[in-house]
Amino acid sequence: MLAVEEARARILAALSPLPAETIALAQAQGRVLAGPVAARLTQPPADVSAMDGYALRAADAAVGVPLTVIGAAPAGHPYPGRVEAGQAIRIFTGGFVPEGADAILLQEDATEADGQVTATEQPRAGRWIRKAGLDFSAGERLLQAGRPLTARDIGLLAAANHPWVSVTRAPRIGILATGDEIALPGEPLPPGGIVSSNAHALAALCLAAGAVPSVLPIAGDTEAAFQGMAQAARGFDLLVTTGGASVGAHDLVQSALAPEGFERGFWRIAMRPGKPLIWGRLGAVPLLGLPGNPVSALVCGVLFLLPALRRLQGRAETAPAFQPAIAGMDLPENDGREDYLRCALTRDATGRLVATPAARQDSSMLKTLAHAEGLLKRAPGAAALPAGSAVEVLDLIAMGV
Ligand SMILES: Nc1nc2c(c(=O)[nH]1)N[C@H]1C(S)=C(S)[C@@H](COP(=O)(O)OP(=O)(O)OC[C@H]3O[C@@H](n4cnc5c(N)ncnc54)[C@H](O)[C@@H]3O)O[C@H]1N2
Ligand code: MOO
Repeated sequence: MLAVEEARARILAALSPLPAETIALAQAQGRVLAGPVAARLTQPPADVSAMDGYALRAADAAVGVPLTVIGAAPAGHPYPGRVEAGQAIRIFTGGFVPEGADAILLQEDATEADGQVTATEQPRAGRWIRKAGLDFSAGERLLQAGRPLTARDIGLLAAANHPWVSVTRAPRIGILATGDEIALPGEPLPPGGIVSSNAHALAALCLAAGAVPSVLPIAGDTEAAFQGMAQAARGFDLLVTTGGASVGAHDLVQSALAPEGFERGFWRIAMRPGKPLIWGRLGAVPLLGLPGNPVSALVCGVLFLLPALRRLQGRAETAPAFQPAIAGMDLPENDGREDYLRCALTRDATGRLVATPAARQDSSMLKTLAHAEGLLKRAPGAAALPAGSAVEVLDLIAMGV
């Protein structure tokens, strides 16, 4: 069976970033920059005052000596003239420092009467002046390609005068749950049936990762049902199936899709939960076949689907970000499958992250997954570890999963 790392590398190698599209900056939160972005202007565009007060020449502003106020420079209304010796300009935060002035006298440090201002504190040259280009200069590269845009980035791009932004197209993901026994939530449940949690959970995972999921109608356990869905899947950037991945008589994903042009990349990985993972191609559409067990489907979603979505979006970082933690209890030795244990994450008195696995780890138990805060990774063949040993975890809360 294929190692987890190798499986992920093969998935990522088979995918490339989607083409770029131009969208309004206001809609760009979470979208991934398709190329680097440079400033379209210099910010601030000129020397500006950082405070409300008076712009003047530090050299001739002594405490107690009145200066003549010859005009005003509020933000957005530059004073057109020059400040000469013995003169001052009333200025406000963001106002352009007029020619000739080299200091700002804070209004708290001044008294004004009859058109004259007198300093009560000596102003210093350069004080309270933001130089032109303090933040950035026209042409300067502000953000790199592959960056998912945050509120901070959007503020920066707006300041740099970008109403539009070029981002990779959001991946369109088809989600196909399979099995005669399952029905979507709210639909009539067949006798012996179970409600499909996988499709909705995976759709939510896609949405949170910036993709556009479409939940397809459930494909029953017949080849015809599958093949109908295969036709419907042609326009997706990635088709994700759940169920029908294992070895049972009804595990149809691969057999039913073979006549539709399914080409297998790999099947089965050394992982728990998630052993029967399928990777391949349905014609031009990459296909990720997740196991039916709900925890297996979602854990594989975190470990394989999320990196795939990042690759499709051109994200620089694709691998899951593991963090160091310590085991909150003794851990038994592991078998040959890389194991992902649902765990609580807490902090000990010294601030270290402590991962304590749930007592039962059956891959049908979704409540344990929903209540967990992390996944504790155990390497294949790992020896038994006492509580307090170093381990690696994925922080599901931090990942927004
Ligand atoms: N003889 C063997 N049996 C199984 C093996 C094996 O190696 N040999 N592997 C086991 C492992 S590990 C897993 S994981 C499961 C995965 O099997 P499938 O992907 O074929 O999944 P199904 O058989 O279709 O369903 C398994 C289980 O999950 C439920 N299910 C299916 N779809 C959904 C859905 N959309 N939402 C919620 N739950 C779903 C389904 O009802 C079954 O209970 O196979 C083991 N068996
Ligand atoms: O991999 Mo299955 O996912 O062990 O339950």
